[in-house]
Amino acid sequence: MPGKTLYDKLWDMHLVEEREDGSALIYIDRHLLHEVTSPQAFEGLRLAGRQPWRLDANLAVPDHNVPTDSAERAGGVAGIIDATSRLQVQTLDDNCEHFGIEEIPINDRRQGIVHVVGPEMGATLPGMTVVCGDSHTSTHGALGALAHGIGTSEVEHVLATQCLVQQKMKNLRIRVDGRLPLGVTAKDLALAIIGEIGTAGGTGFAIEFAGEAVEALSMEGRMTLCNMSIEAGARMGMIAVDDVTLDYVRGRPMAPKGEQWELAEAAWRDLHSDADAVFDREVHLDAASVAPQVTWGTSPEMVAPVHGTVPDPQNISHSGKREATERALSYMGLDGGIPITAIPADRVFIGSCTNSRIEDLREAAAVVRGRQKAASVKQAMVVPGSGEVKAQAEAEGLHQVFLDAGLEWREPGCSMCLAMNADKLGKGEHCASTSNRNFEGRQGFGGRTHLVSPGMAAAAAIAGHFVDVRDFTEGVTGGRA
Ligand SMILES: CC(C)[C@H](C(=O)O)[C@@H](O)C(=O)O
Ligand code: SF4
Repeated sequence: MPGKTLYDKLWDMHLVEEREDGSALIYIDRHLLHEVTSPQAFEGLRLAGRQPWRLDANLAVPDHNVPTDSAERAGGVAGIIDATSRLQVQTLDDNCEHFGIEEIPINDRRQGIVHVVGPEMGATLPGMTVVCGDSHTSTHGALGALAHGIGTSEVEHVLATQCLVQQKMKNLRIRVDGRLPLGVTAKDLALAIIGEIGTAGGTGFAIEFAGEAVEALSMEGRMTLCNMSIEAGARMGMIAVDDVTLDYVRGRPMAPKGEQWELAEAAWRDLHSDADAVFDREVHLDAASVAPQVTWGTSPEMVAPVHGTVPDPQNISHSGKREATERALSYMGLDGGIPITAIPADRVFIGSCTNSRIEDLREAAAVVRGRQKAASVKQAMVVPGSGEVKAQAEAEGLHQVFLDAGLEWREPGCSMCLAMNADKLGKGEHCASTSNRNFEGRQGFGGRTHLVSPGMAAAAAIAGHFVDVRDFTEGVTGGRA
């Protein structure tokens, strides 16, 4: 018998029953909820007269529909101007109260994006199965957890039974050798990987990210990387537990303490793939060859290094690919062949569950410190991922650095990552965004999203167009390595 992969170990630890048709029942340790995908699940429970099976496995937080403007936010749920958003957030409050589920409500200082809050609170721990009705649940795999998004009917199923019917995935290891160059971050790595394997490259696989460059990432960087597994087609991405993981988890509010910590740590140390584990597919990347990335199209795989050019459809021989490129460029309002640095940034968004943690904000602040937002940039907003991140950033004076440079400092939430709240792009506007999806209309009807790292977004805010963050040498503190 060959050794086990990390995914195999996590799977086996949670396997309740294997069925003849190849599906399996797995036990879920942690269920995170937000206001968008839970209402029908709660309604289903009500109609069936069921109660959640294990209350303390659940933790809820509103994030997608919360306003990030401090004046609007001050009014709490009742103060949310948009009626649909108000109803969604109110419904989560009501459901949590009715069923007795712990919720971090809108004006709790710990409120934030569910994928930032979970790990930060220690609600996500190594070795857990973690699910949430949200595709970016893959983020939590950074802690050595088996974490993936589920649909609303599965949310109801987990609430009712604490189990889930699943099909086991194949194993894909993405190994990144060497170290990322200075100024190149986990976000660039994630985009470069997607550029390499494509948005369907991970379909059917559980990804394990490994190699020297991944080990060198901080926990924040690892979360950024795992966050974007779903954009590579995989429902989950994970990273082995090491000292970085344990140092991050130790002392978190919901993490085990004392003797329980010692026992947990001993068990968690085994959460890595065995040396003789066999992967169904392996991909290797050389970290030194990764440059800061910018997406030019309407899919995360439509990406180029900042010193590259937008592809010219005339040079693409494959007809399907040429048409997709033409369509994307037409939506994006870009001519084929132009340098990436010629693309303007009308707005800048630094936030989302991909890049709104303290390290991301430090990275952006280092670039804008002592500089001014370009006059041509209509708006540049910095949206911390949670109240804890916000408080930490303010304790470090980062908010003042942003404000002095002409950027906005907002309340936590999903914000302009997707157009489900007041923060939206206007038609035709180009946005330097640290989020994870650049689909048509994602940030607002007709909006044009360019995915970048926090440092790159900050640099675009200063320059008014895309530019290599490494040109801002004094500001750049280096990659996550
Ligand atoms: C609203 C939610 C279901 C959705 C997701 O699953 O990812 C959102 O978070 C997103 O990023 O598109
Ligand atoms: S920040 Fe964006 S990607 Fe993350 S959960 Fe919210 S909407 Fe989805």
